[in-house]
Amino acid sequence: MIEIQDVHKHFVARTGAGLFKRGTRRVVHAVQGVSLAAADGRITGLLGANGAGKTTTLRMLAGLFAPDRGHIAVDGIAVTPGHPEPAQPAAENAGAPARAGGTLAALARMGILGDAHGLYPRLSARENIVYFGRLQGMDADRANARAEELAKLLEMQAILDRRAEGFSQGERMKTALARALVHDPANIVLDEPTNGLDVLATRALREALRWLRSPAGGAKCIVFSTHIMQEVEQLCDEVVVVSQGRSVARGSVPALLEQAGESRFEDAFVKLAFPDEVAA
Ligand SMILES: Nc1ncnc2c1ncn2[C@@H]1O[C@H](COP(=O)(O)OP(=O)(O)OP(=O)(O)O)[C@@H](O)[C@H]1O
Repeated sequence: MIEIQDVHKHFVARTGAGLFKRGTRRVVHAVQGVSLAAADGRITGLLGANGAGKTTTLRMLAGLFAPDRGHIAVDGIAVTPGHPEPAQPAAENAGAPARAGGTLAALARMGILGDAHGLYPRLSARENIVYFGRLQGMDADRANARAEELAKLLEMQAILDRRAEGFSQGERMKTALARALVHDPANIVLDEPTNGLDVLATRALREALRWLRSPAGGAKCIVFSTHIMQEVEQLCDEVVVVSQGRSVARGSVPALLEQAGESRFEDAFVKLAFPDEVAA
């Protein structure tokens, strides 16, 4: 179970400088009130346009930095250490880790697939997965057995013993996902997981997520971000629409269609996310 309550995050970005001018600082309100409650055995989608604040929200969930305010908990364990960061220049924004106290316990309950897959190129897919399992405290045999299990689930047996160097986008995603799932976490968080995947790889990923949601697959709590309507329609039990840093609507796809009074999900999304533009 993942709960995000009214989180906010700003960054201080520098504007470009000319030859003889210094750049100035500009505050970017990346997230200004996002809330979400994702239950076990359900797939929850964070749906928003480019720059809506999805990745920033998921990075706070992953404990990479603390929200200015708001609260995040995983299975009841707080991810946020509780104190807001002071305003900082952009270069320092990314470097303020929030990993303290309960945060580590909360992180151990999640499998996180971020936007950068960061595999070790000289290690095989299996070694990448097992290494991560060892970091999570698994013994070598268990981590290896789990790598085999996940290779079957994600249809990656053919690449399991190949070095990650030279992997295609889809192969990298599968390896990174297997690595994130090695310790069998109850909660799975994916940032735009189908980015750059072809139709077959996308379908295989969808199937894997449906299985992980099912009782046989462990009734995982799955949260993923996307801007693709079709993905949300096909996968999500619950959708949170994010627009300009705020969560502006939530519910199942049929509930959101009804709320917007539309029959096409794309129209419903535009109406809910950008009401001013629709009215204009
Ligand atoms: N480190 C940072 N410094 C300055 N601004 C940032 C930083 N990270 C994110 N932003 C800004 O915050 C806003 C939200 O970005 P974010 O990456 O969370 O959006 P997103 O919904 O994931 O978008 P996309 O779908 O395009 O990836 C954007 O305007 C972005 O430029």
